[in-house]
Amino acid sequence: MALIARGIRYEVAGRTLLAGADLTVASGQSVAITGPSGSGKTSLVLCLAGLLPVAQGSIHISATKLTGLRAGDRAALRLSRIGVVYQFGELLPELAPVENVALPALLAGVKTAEAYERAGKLLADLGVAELAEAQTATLSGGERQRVAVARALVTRPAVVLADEPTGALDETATDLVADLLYALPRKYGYALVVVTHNPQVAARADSTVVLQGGALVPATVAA
Ligand SMILES: Nc1ncnc2c1ncn2[C@@H]1O[C@H](COP(=O)(O)OP(=O)(O)OP(=O)(O)O)[C@@H](O)[C@H]1O
Repeated sequence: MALIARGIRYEVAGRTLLAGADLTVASGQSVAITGPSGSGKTSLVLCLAGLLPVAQGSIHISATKLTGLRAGDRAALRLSRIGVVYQFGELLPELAPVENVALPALLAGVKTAEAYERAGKLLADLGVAELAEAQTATLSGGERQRVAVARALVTRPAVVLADEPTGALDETATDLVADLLYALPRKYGYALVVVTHNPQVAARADSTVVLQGGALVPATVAA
C-alpha cells in the first residue's frame, strides 16, 4: 500500500477534528474525500503530508512510517515521496512554469539536466508544454493547476494529495484538470487522494469517503 493511515487523531483550538480516521490507498488508485465545510479535510491532508502533528495514530508512506519521524526526516520524506496540489496552484511567480516544476526535484537532489527533462516531459503530458517558459503570473487558473500537478509529480512520489484542486476553476477547466489527475495515477503508479466539494470530481475517483464526526466513512454508508 502506498498510503496507510490508522486511527488518526488531531485536535486544534480545543476541537477534535480527527477522531480515529483510517485511510488506505494502493498505488495507482484514487480516493476522493468529501465532507462539510469545516469538518477538517484540509487538516487531514496536512496531517497526511506530515505538515501537522497527529496526537495519535500512524501514517505510513510506502514502507516508511511518517509519524514519529523527526522534523528533518519528515521534510525529506515529504519532498521525495509526497506530492501536494493546493487549490490555487501556489506557484512561485518569479519562476517560469518549467522552473516551478523542476524545483522540488532539484531540492530532492536530482541532477539539473534530469530535473528539467522530467519537468519538460510532465508539462507535455499535461498539455502545457508550450507554456514552459511563460510568465507564471499570466497563466490562467486551469493552466496554473496543470503546472501544479506537474510539480507534484516531478519527484515521482508514492502519494499525491490534492486539496480542492479544481475549487478555483470553471467547469471546462475543472473537467480538464480532473481528467488529468485521475488518468495519471495508473501511468505513474502513485496513490491519489483528492479533497473536493465537487460531486462530479469525487465521482471519478475509484472510491469516495466522507469525513464525518472525525472519521472517514464510505460514501455509500454516510448519513
Ligand atoms: N490552527 C487553527 N486554529 C484554530 N482553528 C483551526 C485551525 N486550523 C483549523 N481550524 C478550524 O478547524 C476546522 C476545520 O478546518 P479545515 O480547514 O481542516 O476544514 P475543511 O473541511 O477543509 O473546510 P473547507 O471545506 O471549508 O475547506 C475549521 O472550523 C477551522 O476554522
